[in-house]
Amino acid sequence: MAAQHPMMPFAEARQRLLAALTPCTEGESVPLPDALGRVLQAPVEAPVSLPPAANSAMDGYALAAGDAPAGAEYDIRGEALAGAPWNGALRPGEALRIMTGAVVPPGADRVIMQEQTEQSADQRLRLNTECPPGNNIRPAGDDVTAGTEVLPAGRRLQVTDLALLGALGLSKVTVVRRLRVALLATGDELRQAGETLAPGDIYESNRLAISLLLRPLPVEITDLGIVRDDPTALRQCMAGAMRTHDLVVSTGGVSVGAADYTRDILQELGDIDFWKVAIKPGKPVAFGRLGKGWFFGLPGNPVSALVTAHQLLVPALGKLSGAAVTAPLTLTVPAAEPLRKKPGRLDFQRAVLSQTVSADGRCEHSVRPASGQGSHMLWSLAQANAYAVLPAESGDIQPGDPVTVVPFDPALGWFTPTSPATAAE
Ligand SMILES: Nc1nc2c(c(=O)[nH]1)N[C@H]1C(S)=C(S)[C@@H](COP(=O)(O)OP(=O)(O)OC[C@H]3O[C@@H](n4cnc5c(N)ncnc54)[C@H](O)[C@@H]3O)O[C@H]1N2
Ligand code: MOO
Repeated sequence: MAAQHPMMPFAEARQRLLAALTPCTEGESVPLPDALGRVLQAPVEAPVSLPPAANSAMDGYALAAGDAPAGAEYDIRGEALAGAPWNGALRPGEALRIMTGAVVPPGADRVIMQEQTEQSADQRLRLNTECPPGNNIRPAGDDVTAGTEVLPAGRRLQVTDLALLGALGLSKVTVVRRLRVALLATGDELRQAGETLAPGDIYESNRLAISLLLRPLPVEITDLGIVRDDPTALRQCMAGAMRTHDLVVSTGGVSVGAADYTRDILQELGDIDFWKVAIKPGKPVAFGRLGKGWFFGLPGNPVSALVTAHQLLVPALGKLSGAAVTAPLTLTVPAAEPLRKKPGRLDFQRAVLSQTVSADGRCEHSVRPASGQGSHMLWSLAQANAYAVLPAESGDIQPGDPVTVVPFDPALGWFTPTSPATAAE
């Protein structure tokens, strides 16, 4: 019989794995449309200024005027459109018809929008209101000056970053290559959808869940399927996968049962750093070296597998890909109902975070537990929109007690259902 094995505190396990992993340094150049979610290998410097030249923010008139009070009149010299500049310079007392985005000519120091002007009988421009210097002019380099570092190495590229790089005229960017991740599930009871269940069988869901969780990350997943509870088959599968992958992820068989071989084989082929972590769900979770790469032995229970993947595997992939690993957005809100907890492990309880709007327009939040907390209960996970993170030493939480809440991360496909906001009467 296996003796009690000490559990490592969650913060220590996370810190140990982040310290152990070294970022991949191999880069590749990819077109911007393929770079979403990828990690920048080197900083990007702006090749041009944005905007490249001073231009108008409005359809109206560029003015050359030391002073432009209401009632002032100007001669209109010509017209400038975006993409069709006016080749000349304005002298005092002169104006140029100008469209939004058109280059402001030399001599002009302000633009008045056309709604604030009229034309006199002799076709001169008259101002209906005063126009201050600099009005409606977007100076060259207003947003970005050429040569500035706009994005640092390690940045995980988001839509807004790529919009910026597109505006800077870049068509490609150098990113860290995708990490090669092998994924397998172990268990004689596991069947694929479409197969008939014999007594004791269940449908396998961990590979689907984990591969979808990892899909937005810069990874390339090899699905190694379901491996039987047979040490020879498992050893062969792991030994093959470790040769060609940066990371091998398994689910199941990591506990102390008669058919739990994962840990022994990881021990034999690699070097286990930790195996038991003081979190709930997900206590049996193995991490360590496997050949030139790494492994995660996630627990078989579906909620434990997803929570440990979210809390340990996702940050590990961030570190391996060279991305800055940041702490999640955390709120402290009162409990609306009791949350049951035994002291000992850090709980990531499935919870529902609600928001109401009071009559005076203030947002108020509260949290309640989702229907069930068993590590086999996927439906309650599907009904949750946040984790209630309860410290290891904590016991039961009473209504009104402050609770640390981490909303699910939409970027990872953990969409936060919008909670019904109670509109003020
Ligand atoms: N004596 C002890 N027993 C258990 C302990 C313990 O400390 N001492 N820990 C429990 C905890 S906590 C967890 S979590 C589980 C994890 O066990 P394993 O990783 O060995 O997982 P399995 O035994 O293979 O499976 C657990 C459970 O999950 C189902 N399962 C497995 N894989 C899948 C899959 N791919 N898709 C869907 N469902 C899956 C499996 O049928 C079992 O019901 O150990 C406890 N036991
Ligand atoms: O660690 Mo397990 O997930 O509590 O059942």
